[in-house]
Amino acid sequence: MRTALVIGTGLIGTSAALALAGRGVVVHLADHDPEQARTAAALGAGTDEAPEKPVDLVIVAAPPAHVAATLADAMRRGLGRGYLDVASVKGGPRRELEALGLDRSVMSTYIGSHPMSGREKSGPLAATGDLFEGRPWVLTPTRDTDTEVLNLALELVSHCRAVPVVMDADAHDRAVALVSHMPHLVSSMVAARLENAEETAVRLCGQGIRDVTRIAASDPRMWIDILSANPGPVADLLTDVSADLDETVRALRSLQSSDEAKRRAGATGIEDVLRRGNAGQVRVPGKHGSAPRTYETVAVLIDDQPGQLARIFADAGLAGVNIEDVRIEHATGQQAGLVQLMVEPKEAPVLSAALRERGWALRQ
Ligand SMILES: NC(=O)c1ccc[n+]([C@@H]2O[C@H](COP(=O)([O-])OP(=O)(O)OC[C@H]3O[C@@H](n4cnc5c(N)ncnc54)[C@H](O)[C@@H]3O)[C@@H](O)[C@H]2O)c1
Ligand SMILES: O=C(O)C(=O)C[C@]1(C(=O)O)C=C[C@@H](O)C=C1
Repeated sequence: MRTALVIGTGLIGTSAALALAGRGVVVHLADHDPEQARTAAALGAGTDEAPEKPVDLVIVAAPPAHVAATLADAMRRGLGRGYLDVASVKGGPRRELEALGLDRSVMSTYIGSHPMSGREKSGPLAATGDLFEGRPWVLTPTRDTDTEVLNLALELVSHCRAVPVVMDADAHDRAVALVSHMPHLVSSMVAARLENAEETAVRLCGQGIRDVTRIAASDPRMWIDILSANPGPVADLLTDVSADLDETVRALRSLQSSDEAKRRAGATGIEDVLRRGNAGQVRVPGKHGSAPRTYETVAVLIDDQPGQLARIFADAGLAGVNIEDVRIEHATGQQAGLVQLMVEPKEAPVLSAALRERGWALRQ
């Protein structure tokens, strides 16, 4: 791929553009808000000048409700050899596009896709060129999809260092209802409990609630679009969650009883939901879609100052240790944070010794 046009230069469009530009692709940037395209260009994601001739791949990264119309407009104007969108839902946008009456030959130049990576923040300033690294990127070709267009999509995924996964559009929508849409709503519901909570309680927030509520900070307008295009599968899953909630409330009420037998039954009910949670959690894939791995954690106390993380990573690099994952906890009211570096178990003592030697404060 030599040239691309990204339409919709928010978080996802600009992140893809940064990755492509970093691989030498000439990227043109467009947005219905020209300021967003200018910002993306200033970040090094490409040029906000329109292409003079058709590009190899047009990437539509607008909100789901605008995807079909934006694609159809680009196709009618002949802006590219291939067309791809990145919307979080796949069945609805494809059916909307089909209903717009484009020729079959033009439709064969379109492929629906969805990178399974994002953030709770929107806009080009939240974008990073490595957003998709190691993450699944779903492609939904049909029998009619042009092979050349499928190859362009695979090239995009490869430039973004993501992992291609081919799926049927409706199967994709059922799957993301389970792993993204239902969890998003549950996160919002947990976070909503905090809205009117006492400040004395809220200031105790630790890592657990941060993990569970991070995505509740996302833009509601985008999520209304996403959920409007996938309501049935999400409602079915929430019905199951609701049954678990009813059972759990019943079990907790039994735990309040003065009757020993009832309390035992309550504890069994709670244990059941916790154990089923364990069984589901271990199925969450690790980095690069591989089976989850057990890493060892090296915890380092850092000052909340610019450049600290970069220094730790550089020191780990000098020690020849690969950091597999990283988490940062900020202590409330303190100018310090705890960085947890996840490494292969055999690397943990090597990293600990190297960091200690370079003056870092390690914690258990
Ligand atoms: N946010 C995520 O975590 C995530 C992850 C994967 C896929 N997606 C999908 O990627 C797409 C973009 O999401 P985002 O998070 O980058 O949103 P965003 O709000 O950061 O960016 C969307 C951009 O599209 C522009 N836009 C809106 N309507 C447009 C139109 N008609 N024509 C051209 N540009 C238009 C907006 O001005 C904005 O700059 C959505 O379809 C979303 O479902 C999002
Ligand atoms: O990690 C996040 O912040 C996300 O919102 C990512 C996430 C997800 O649920 O995994 C959200 C929606 C997208 O369609 C794809 C990815």
